[in-house]
Amino acid sequence: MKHESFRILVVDDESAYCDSLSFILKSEGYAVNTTTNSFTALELLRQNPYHLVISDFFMDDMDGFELISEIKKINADLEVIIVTGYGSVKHAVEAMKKGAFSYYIKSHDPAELLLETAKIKRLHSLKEKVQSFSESSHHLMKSKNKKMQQIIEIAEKVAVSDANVLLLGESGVGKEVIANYIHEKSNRAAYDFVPVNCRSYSSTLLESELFGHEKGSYTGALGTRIGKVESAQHGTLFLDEIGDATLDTQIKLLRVLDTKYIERIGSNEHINIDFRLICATNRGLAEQIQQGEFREDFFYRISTFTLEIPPLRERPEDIEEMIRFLTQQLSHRTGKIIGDIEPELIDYLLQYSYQGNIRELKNMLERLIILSSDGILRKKDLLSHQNQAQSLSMKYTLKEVRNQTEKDYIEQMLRHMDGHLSNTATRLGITRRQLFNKMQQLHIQIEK
Ligand SMILES: Nc1ncnc2c1ncn2[C@@H]1O[C@H](COP(=O)(O)OP(=O)(O)OP(=O)(O)O)[C@@H](O)[C@H]1O
Repeated sequence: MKHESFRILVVDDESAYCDSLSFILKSEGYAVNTTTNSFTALELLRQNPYHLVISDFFMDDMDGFELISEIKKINADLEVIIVTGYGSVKHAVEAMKKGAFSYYIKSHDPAELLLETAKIKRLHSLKEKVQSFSESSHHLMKSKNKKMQQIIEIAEKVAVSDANVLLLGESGVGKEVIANYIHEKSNRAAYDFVPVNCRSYSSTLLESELFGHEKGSYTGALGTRIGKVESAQHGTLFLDEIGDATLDTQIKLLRVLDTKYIERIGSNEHINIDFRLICATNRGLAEQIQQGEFREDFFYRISTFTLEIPPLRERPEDIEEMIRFLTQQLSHRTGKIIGDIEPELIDYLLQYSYQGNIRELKNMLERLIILSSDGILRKKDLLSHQNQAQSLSMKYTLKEVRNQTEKDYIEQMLRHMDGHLSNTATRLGITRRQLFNKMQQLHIQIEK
């Protein structure tokens, strides 16, 4: 079940052949649909996102050339593998000139087809990575601060090793960003970076999230599900808030690190895995070890290298560049051109004590960009937002003020947690259900 997000459409007018290809591909975990009709195939491709079409060359209703040309009209990026017999290889080669990725000879070992399919999947995820890299934001990975410079330098050195890394630091300092940076600089960069926030799940759910489960292995396990450890195959698993993993989960993770295999919950099958582990926490693990909440052997196993990221207020020499960098990044994302930042605002932001670190600075800038009507970021907008919040209390009943304050705070926390509901609920000290109820009652929507 390694490839379930990769969707394949098999087109062949022999339904028995469709079934056997579908069986082989599904057993590798691909999501597969089949059809014996080219027109239905095109309709399916128009309506659903597919990544690959595996099609017979000679269909009753359309030949391979025509089909490829129609497929490419629907989605030029959709790859096609032509299935053919020995006698028609010439046509298949011709089809490749017209845009097919490759061809597969029907009588050959299906392993060949699986190899081609895996190649296309790899290419597809590389394309996605390049796309998200250019869309998202590269992060600001330079610093004028000595301590931060050392951290970036060590991160780059550690990246090329396979050592486990533990990242420490307050919330919002950029631990996940650094974990991602280590992944991108490593030999595993072509594979996935898989983040899991251990705080967002109960212990049972966390284990199922990490190791996956078989259908029916516990109440609510409606289907087989692959876990995040398995999804990180050859890549990097990032366990955020590792201090929240229970002792039981720590033992299981330790065993996985030692044996290099996992068993999905409800299964005895060993699945070999190979991944790099990066953990992060903003809690004092030493204290947790003393209190018996964190296993010492697990701690040593995950912290071959430990990097402590300083809070933003301890690297004031970086704040101005970070402001300019984030402003550019956010204005690009919001489509709003920001030409200038008032010097008074810069002064204010340089002296501000960021309890929420880079995340808080980013949120303040985002608000200022939204409020700016002429492309200039101004200090008064920041202050008027704060004053506005204060003046509300002079006009309303106590209940209304309470509701408004709660609403503002929940909205702020949601922004702070990048819209992540479970994390927001945890930080607010309520359950997800209670958060949902509050959001409904106070008409709160998650900002996109
Ligand atoms: N070097 C950087 N350049 C640009 N943006 C950054 C940088 N570091 C962090 N950020 C931004 O700050 C926000 C918080 O970063 P991140 O999630 O990595 O912090 P964290 O330390 O993992 O927080 P938490 O402990 O709450 O999970 C994100 O929106 C991220 O994009």
